[in-house]
Amino acid sequence: MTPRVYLTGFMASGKSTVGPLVADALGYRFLDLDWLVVVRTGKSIPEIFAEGGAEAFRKAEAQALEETTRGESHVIASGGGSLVQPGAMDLAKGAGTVVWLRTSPETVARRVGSAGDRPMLWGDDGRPLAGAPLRQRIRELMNEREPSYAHADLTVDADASPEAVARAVVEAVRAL
Ligand SMILES: Nc1ncnc2c1ncn2[C@@H]1O[C@H](COP(=O)(O)OP(=O)(O)OP(=O)(O)O)[C@@H](O)[C@H]1O
Ligand SMILES: O=C(O)C1=C[C@@H](O)[C@@H](O)[C@H](O)C1
Ligand SMILES: [Mg+2]
Repeated sequence: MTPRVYLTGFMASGKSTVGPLVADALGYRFLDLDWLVVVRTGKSIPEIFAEGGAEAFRKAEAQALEETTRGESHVIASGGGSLVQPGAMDLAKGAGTVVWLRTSPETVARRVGSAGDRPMLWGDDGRPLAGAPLRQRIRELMNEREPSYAHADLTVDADASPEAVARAVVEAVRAL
């Protein structure tokens, strides 16, 4: 069995929700990369973006990702933008199996509800997008990122229930 399973995919694809279910089924521990960033920096994600912009966040995120490649087996919920950064997908694939939770933009829009604590879904004025501009932003960012997510080792349809998605991930990983 692969020592680590990295879940990747767009915001609200369910990485943090499905991850613990997959970890339980495989007998691995669960680690959330966004949580690790918050713990290591001592700041919330919106605080990191507000103080140092996306650049500061990506730097902290890259350091946290590097940390996950060492140590014991884990199921890791990566951040929605982490494995699309240069070199990050290859790093994760070298350390474990990467699974893309693929969602439709409609599912994402429904699940995020409002862009609240996700700075990548805020407007130029620093306020959360809503309605049509939010849906537009989701579509644009998803189009930009999908070619990178597609480099994952495995792809699972993540529009289904968390339990069904977790089962599909476990089956796919075991079948490797
Ligand atoms: N398969 C699912 N079915 C229905 N609702 C889901 C499913 N997966 C996640 N959700 C809901 O969608 C929201 C976002 O899920 P989650 O935080 O797990 O996404 P994420 O991929 O970790 O996003 P982010 O990249 O922003 O951390 C939560 O409210 C969660 O309860
Ligand atoms: O898709 C993204 O770029 C992000 C997703 C979240 O998991 C967080 O890592 C952060 O809000 C940025
Ligand atoms: Mg998450």
